[in-house]
Amino acid sequence: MNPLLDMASARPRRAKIKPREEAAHFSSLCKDKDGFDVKFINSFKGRGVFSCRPFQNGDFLIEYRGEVITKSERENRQKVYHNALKIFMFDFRLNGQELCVDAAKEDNSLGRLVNDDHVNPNCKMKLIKVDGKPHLCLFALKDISPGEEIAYDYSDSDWPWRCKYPLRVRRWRFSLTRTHISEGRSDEEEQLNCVAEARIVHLIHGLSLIISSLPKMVRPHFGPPRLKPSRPYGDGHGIGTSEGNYNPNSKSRRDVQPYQAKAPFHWKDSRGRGRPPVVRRVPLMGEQREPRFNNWRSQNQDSFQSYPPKMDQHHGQRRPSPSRPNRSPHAQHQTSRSPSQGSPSQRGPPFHGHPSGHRSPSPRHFRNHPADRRPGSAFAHQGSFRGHRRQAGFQHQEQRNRDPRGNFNPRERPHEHSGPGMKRWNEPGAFSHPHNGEHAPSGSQRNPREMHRRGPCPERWSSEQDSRRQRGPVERQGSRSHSRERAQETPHPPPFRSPSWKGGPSSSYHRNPQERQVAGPRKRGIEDISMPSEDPALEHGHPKHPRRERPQLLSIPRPFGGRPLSLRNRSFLVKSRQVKAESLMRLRIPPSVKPRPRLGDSSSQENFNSVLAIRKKRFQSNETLEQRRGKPQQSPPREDSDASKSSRDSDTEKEQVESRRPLNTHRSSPIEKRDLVVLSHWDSSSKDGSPTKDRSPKKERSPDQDSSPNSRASKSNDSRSSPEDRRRGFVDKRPFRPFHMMHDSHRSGRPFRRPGPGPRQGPGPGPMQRPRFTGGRGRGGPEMSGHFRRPLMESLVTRPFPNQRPVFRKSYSIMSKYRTMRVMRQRAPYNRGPNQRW
Ligand SMILES: C[S@@+](CC[C@H](N)C(=O)[O-])C[C@H]1O[C@@H](n2cnc3c(N)ncnc32)[C@H](O)[C@@H]1O
Repeated sequence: MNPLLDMASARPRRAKIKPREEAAHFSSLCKDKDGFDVKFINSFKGRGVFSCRPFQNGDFLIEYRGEVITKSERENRQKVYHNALKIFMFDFRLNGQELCVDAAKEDNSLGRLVNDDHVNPNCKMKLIKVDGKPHLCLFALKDISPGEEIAYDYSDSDWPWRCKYPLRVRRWRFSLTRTHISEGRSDEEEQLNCVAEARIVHLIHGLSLIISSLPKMVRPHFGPPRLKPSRPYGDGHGIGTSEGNYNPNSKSRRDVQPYQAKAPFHWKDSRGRGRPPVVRRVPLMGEQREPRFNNWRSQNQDSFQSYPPKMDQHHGQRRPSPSRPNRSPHAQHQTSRSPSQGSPSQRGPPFHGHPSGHRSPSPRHFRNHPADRRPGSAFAHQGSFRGHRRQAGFQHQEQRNRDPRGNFNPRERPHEHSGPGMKRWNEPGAFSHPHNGEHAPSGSQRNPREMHRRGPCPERWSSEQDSRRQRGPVERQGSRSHSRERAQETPHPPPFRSPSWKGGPSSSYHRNPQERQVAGPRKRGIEDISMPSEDPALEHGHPKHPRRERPQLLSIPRPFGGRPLSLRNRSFLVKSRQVKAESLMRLRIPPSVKPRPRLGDSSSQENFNSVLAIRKKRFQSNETLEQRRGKPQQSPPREDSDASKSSRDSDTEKEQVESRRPLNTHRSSPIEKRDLVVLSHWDSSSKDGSPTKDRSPKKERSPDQDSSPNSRASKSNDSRSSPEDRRRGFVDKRPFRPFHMMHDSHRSGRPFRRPGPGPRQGPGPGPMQRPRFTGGRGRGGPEMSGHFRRPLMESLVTRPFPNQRPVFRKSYSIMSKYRTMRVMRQRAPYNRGPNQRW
């Protein structure tokens, strides 16, 4: 066999160097093997070593290089070391001697930066001897892919980052202690045991992870995700500072190598060794955020322990889970600063610059506290808590709307003041009580829920209630539909302003409270409706009521209702009546309606006087004619006696006075004699004054007979008048023949039928007679005879009282008509005096 071929063939099949020999080789050179890189993982874990090429199982990877010291020396250094440096002290046993590799010094070696992974490590620390000196080297437990983090198990110690595991899981964990290495156990055996046990631990860890995450899922928040940007290794705030494992001096040594920042940490990446996944919820707006979860900070973590050979059992052991519910904030705060956990300053700046580093009490912590004992009520910055905000008074309105930094909470913006000078409807002083001037319950005393129902406006509601309350019960009963009365009896209604087009008085009429009492108490009385007001201002309408709704009549009697007349129309009416009276006097026709003159009515009195004057003139002219014809002149004094005589002997009278009531009347009030107007009379005189043909022989016309019809009427007046007045009254009471009567008598030439028993001319009425006109037919009245002409009962018009109110008023609407009827029923009869009975 050709040796050259053997050498050539052997050259490409280059013999693999044993891992131990390679480790001894690099250990003797104090040099790290190629194929590794240092990356920054996160602030929690710090830096880490990652592979840049594949490695096989059993290969030598990295030496944990440092100063080998004895146990005594280690104890001495531990006394002076910071906790962040103590972790770099690696204890081992060699030949029964306890030694320690102190790697606290930052020498740019990779071995001191390899992190812990007790669940699924990919390498293992072994002790080799090189030139009789011990060296700690990492060997691959499995094939390592490029980019994979190099991690090994730090031994069975309760490291703070392992606290997430339950105690039983920790007991099952595989521990490949350095003591094992020092005792010279087989690496293969240890690896097998490690793998088997690591799988079990990993499975249990997964289950425990789920169980432990359940209460965290309902935890409000631990704060927002870490937003700290990845910083390069050499920025001075790397792992050493952020994680608090190193003091500045050691960090400065380690930060010589500019490692690239590592990818963001994910809990899966830690393979169960890192921080458990925390279900965080986004903090509510305005809610106080908590500092980041700092679960394994000890009170003295600013001097981090560096690889103690045996960590104190209280380090991380039974460290309470920060996510454990139902713990008081105080207790949680205490536990969050357990000795095994570092101070917040070591793990980076506290979140959002919380000044005290205290974790703000989560709302869930308040659930078991009474409202008055909740700790949140003592701090102003905790006002963002919703529950507390609800209990806060209005004096904290501004504080509630502000977040701890003093900014207004956008959610609270809509509930703030609408603008400068504007107040909220429920704020104190927003509304003043309309009646008594007192303020409604202030906003601080008022439950916001009451205002709205919300209705809302209790002030308005109370105002309405007041107005209703002050109305009397009578008014409530009888004036349901009388809006005008309701308006009048309302204690303080808004002033009525008559529209300009209605011409009503201004609202200043009621400015004086005394003037409001002019109408008196609104106790419904007859004077309120019938009596015209003496106030001329009221003549034009009540200021509170439109004219058409004014309940009172005008001075001009309107017996059957009707629209009140204005002053202008009244003057027209008076003039027209005067003209009419004059025309009637000219025609000897009495006015059909002679209104009763009212006291103080100058126009009516004047009209009446004018009529009397005309009548007197006519009478004098007739008297002159009588004298010319040679008739015996009738003196007025004789008239009275003749009148009384004629009243006793009605058959011989030429003129009759009908004092009966009209049959068709429906008025309930009696009719007095003075209310009757004599319209019927014997046709005693023709146009020329000659007696008629059909008059009876006994009924020769005499001057006495002219005045006899008015005898009854004159009696009433005679008793109250002086003789001179009687004399004038004779003239005044001279009847006038109606126009149609004159015409009728002139046409037919028959005498009037006198009322009373007498022979009937026929079964039916005459051709010119009205059928059945007697007024007393059904009641056994006097039977009409053709000899007498019937009186014109239609002309017998009663003069109504000036204040008389008819049953049916002319109304403008059905409602007003029925309202009037109801008022009439409810009212007592008016004008009832001692002489009136009905
Ligand atoms: C020997 S140092 C490792 C290098 C360290 N990561 C650094 O950046 O300096 C040990 C420290 O690393 C951190 N560490 C190591 N393994 C970890 C892990 N699995 N999870 C979290 N932190 C870990 C701990 O803070 C520990 O104190």
